[in-house]
Amino acid sequence: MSNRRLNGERLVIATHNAGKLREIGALLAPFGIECVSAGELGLLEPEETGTTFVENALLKARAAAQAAQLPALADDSGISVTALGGRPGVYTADWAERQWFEGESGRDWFMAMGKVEGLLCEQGPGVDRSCWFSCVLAIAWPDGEEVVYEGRSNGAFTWPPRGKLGFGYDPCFVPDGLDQTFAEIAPEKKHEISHRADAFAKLVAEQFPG
Ligand SMILES: O=c1nc[nH]c2c1ncn2[C@H]1C[C@H](O)[C@@H](COP(=O)(O)OP(=O)(O)OP(=O)(O)O)O1
Ligand SMILES: [Mg+2]
Repeated sequence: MSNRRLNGERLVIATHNAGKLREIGALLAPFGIECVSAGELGLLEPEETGTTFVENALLKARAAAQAAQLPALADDSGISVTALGGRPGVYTADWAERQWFEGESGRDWFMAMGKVEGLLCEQGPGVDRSCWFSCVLAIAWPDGEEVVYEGRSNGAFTWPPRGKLGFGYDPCFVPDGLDQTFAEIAPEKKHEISHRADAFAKLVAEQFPG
């Protein structure tokens, strides 16, 4: 890994997830970086064949940097549940199968959250509900240099889901120190405590010092 820094070039946000794109856009906004999304550039979604968040984040960033010939930022993230031995982890998105809603393809988050809850319930009423979100942000440059930043947010898996904000598993995640889920708190508040914000703070310290 290098100490390579972004230097005024346009940055590709290598995600096809609208919720992530919104959050990364908000986190980057204060730094005046000109961004373009993978969707706007018509980039294909690479297959996520890695077995770790780092491998998948790097694979997505590299694919976009090569295709666009610009530096690219990718995010690989997921929720890990202690009582499930860290599952779904890297496979968090896969647990939410793609479905068609009102003519649009999207992931079925409610079904995925229900699957986690079902497995927890099998372990009885006193089950440990602790869990954590992980986020790895990777930047790759077209010349092959790359950097990664890792973040984490600890909490508990709650049922039933609550709240309409955020995306993905947010309605079932109560961060440590709060009573509300990530889907019930304002985006600005999520950006103070989320796994993505934690990784982003490390990115900012190195990429935009001072
Ligand atoms: O803050 C979050 N709040 C709720 N759920 C979250 C969060 N962060 C990640 N997650 C869940 C949903 C996401 O789909 C999966 C990551 O899977 P992951 O492969 O990294 O993302 P993705 O396939 O949705 O988009 P893409 O790969 O194009 O960036 O973990
Ligand atoms: Mg993905």
